Parts: sequence; C-alpha cells; structure tokens
Amino acid sequence: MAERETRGEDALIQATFAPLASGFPGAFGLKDDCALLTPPAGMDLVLTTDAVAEGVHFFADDAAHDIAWKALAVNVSDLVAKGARPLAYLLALSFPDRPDDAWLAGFQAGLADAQAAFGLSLAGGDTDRRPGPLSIGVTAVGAVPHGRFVQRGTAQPGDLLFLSGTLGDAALGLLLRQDRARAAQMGLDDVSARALVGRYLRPQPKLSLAPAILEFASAAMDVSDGLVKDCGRLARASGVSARIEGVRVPLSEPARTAVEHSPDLFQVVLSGGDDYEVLAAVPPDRADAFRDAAAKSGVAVAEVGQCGDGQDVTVAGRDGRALDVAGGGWDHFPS
Ligand SMILES: Nc1ncnc2c1ncn2[C@@H]1O[C@H](COP(=O)(O)OP(=O)(O)OP(=O)(O)O)[C@@H](O)[C@H]1O
Ligand SMILES: Cc1ncc(C[n+]2csc(CCOP(=O)(O)O)c2C)c(N)n1
Ligand SMILES: [Mg+2]
Ligand SMILES: [Mg+2]
Ligand SMILES: [Mg+2]
Repeated sequence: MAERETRGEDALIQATFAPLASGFPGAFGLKDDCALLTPPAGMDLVLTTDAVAEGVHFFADDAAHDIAWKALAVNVSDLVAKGARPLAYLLALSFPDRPDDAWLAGFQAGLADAQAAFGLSLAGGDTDRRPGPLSIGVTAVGAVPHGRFVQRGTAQPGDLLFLSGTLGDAALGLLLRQDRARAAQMGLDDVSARALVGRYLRPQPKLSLAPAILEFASAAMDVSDGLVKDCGRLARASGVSARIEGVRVPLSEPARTAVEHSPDLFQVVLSGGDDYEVLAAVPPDRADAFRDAAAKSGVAVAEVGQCGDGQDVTVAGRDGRALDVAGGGWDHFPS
C-alpha cells in the first residue's frame, strides 16, 4: 500500500485548503479537476474576480490572516454591490517559495473567518510556485433572483447617490501603515490610528445591505479605486452626470479628526480607494424606502450626491466650492 503523502503539493492542498471546502459538496474534497455548482432554483449566478498581490494590495509582512481576509473581502464586496448573496469561490495562489506552516495556518484561519463572516465556501483553486511576489487570485460566485442583477450602467438622471459606511478610513490607514509617525500630524492618538490601519487591513463588505440594493437601487458598484473615480465609472456607464457634495461624504471620527488637522487629506479620502463600500443610485421616490431598509439592515447609508443629464462628474469640497479631482483614484497603468 502506498504511504500517505505528508509533503508535496497535494499534501499542502489537502492539509491547508480541503478543510475550507468541506461544506461544499461540489468541491469533492478538492480531489477532482473541477468543482460543480448547481444554481439555486430561480437564481442567476453572479461572477467576479479580483486578485491581491504583495507590494500592490498588501504588505509582505502583513499577517497571513489579514491577507486571506482581504483577498476574499474584495471579491465579496463586488457581489454585495450587485445585490448578490455569496455562494462559493475559487482560489489561485502563486508562491515564490513554499510558505512555512505557521504562515499557512494563519492564511487558512483568515479564509475560514472570512468564509464564516461572508457565508461562502471554497470550491477549488490552483497552487503553484513561480518567481516574484505572492499573488492571490479569487473568483467568487454569488446568486441573485433571476433577472434582478443590479448593473453599474443603469442609473437615471435624477437618481440620488448613496454611499454605505464611511469613506477614506482605509486610505488614511494605508498612509499610517506606511509611516506611523504621521499619526501626530493627523492629530490621532494610538487607538484612532490603529482603527484606521484596521480598516485598511480588514475591509468589511456590507453584506446585509445587499437585499436593499436589490430592491431599491437602479444601479450600484463597490468603491475600490476611490469614490471620485468609481462614481465617474458609474456615471459614464449609465450616460449620466454626477455631482458629489463633499460635506455629505460620511467620515468616521478618526478620519474627521485627520481631515480637520490636515485639510489636504480630504483628497485622500475622496480618491485613495480601498473602501469596499457600496455606491448606489436610487430613484428619488424610492429613497426613503431605501433609507428604511438600510437602517433595518444595520448599515449606515448617506446621500452624497445626485445624477443628472450630461456627463460631467463634479465634486464640491467641504466648503461647497468645486474641487479639482481630475486624474484622482487608483490606476494600475497611470498615464
Ligand atoms: N483581464 C480581463 N479579462 C476580462 N475582463 C476583464 C479583465 N480585466 C478586467 N476585466 C473586466 O473589466 C471590468 C472592470 O474591471 P475592474 O477590475 O476595474 O472592476 P472592479 O472589480 O469593479 O474594480 P476593482 O478591480 O478596482 O475592484 C469588469 O467587467 C471586469 O470583469
Ligand atoms: C501596499 C499597498 N499599496 C497601495 C495600496 C492602494 N491600492 C492598491 S490597489 C488599489 C485599488 C484596488 O485594487 P484593484 O483595482 O486591483 O482591485 C488601491 C487603493 C494598497 N492597498 N496596498
Ligand atoms: Mg477588479
Ligand atoms: Mg472589485
Ligand atoms: Mg481597480
């Protein structure tokens, strides 16, 4: 009889990833070539993929637990903005070297926590070794009732623009992750600085808002590259203009303190990205019902602007004057 493998690629997959797939029968214990997903009756499947890479989306010395959480959270964020319920995900990993067991244990625990929080299961993936920084690709699948997918390009002139949660925390957290000494310039104590870094490390997609998006939004997307850039994408895809009122953009207490100490940081809030909040366009006559549904779901939403005719995207600063936001937002291939 062949000895049970304890090293090697198959053993790594079985030890680290198979337990994460145990709740998903179509994963076949991660011993088949593909996974099988039976769409829930009456539902459409929603597909998305986003990768996170060392040095680009996270730092090499971030905790493996946080890296795993982020890889899943950014994809679940895409699903939530479509009104979808997460079902399953595929995980593609490229390691420069075999990670040590402690790192793998932390990574597995982070995925397990994220799966439990977001309600989805590992269905399959790929693990290889190649030179270069660690890259983690996730492909997530969710479900919406047939014909109800909330598109990005279907906002109408007159729709109100709503944003979930608070904006800019993660972008400010990234500045602090890069240089903790900036906390003093931002007027932040250690607890506040840590809270912002936590928002960078652990995005919290607003799952419980998905049913309200599904019911009331005419268009929606998640904010990953900065509100200004992503709002521009929604407006362009919909053929509408958009105006954002800076004074209405919801800030957390630490972010408010930072912006009051250094007003220039408001640009970081608007354009820094990594928010993973939902931007939703809602017809004015449905806005109150949307607010009620959001309140019942426990997610704060703020009306931050409105769509109109035309195609301009304008942002009024906190003093009401137009801000120059052209070119802002995250771009992997800046011009
Ligand atoms: N390599 C690719 N092949 C096919 N489609 C792609 C590719 N890259 C991006 N897309 C598609 O382009 C569109 C925009 O992708 P993008 O990744 O910007 O969206 P996003 O996930 O909302 O934003 P972010 O990546 O900033 O979170 C999506 O429809 C996406 O599926
Ligand atoms: C180490 C480090 N440096 C910079 C950033 C900022 N950042 C990188 S990609 C991105 C947009 C979303 O990614 P994508 O468009 O690929 O989905 C943002 C805001 C970070 N998160 N970590
Ligand atoms: Mg993407
Ligand atoms: Mg995305
Ligand atoms: Mg992007």
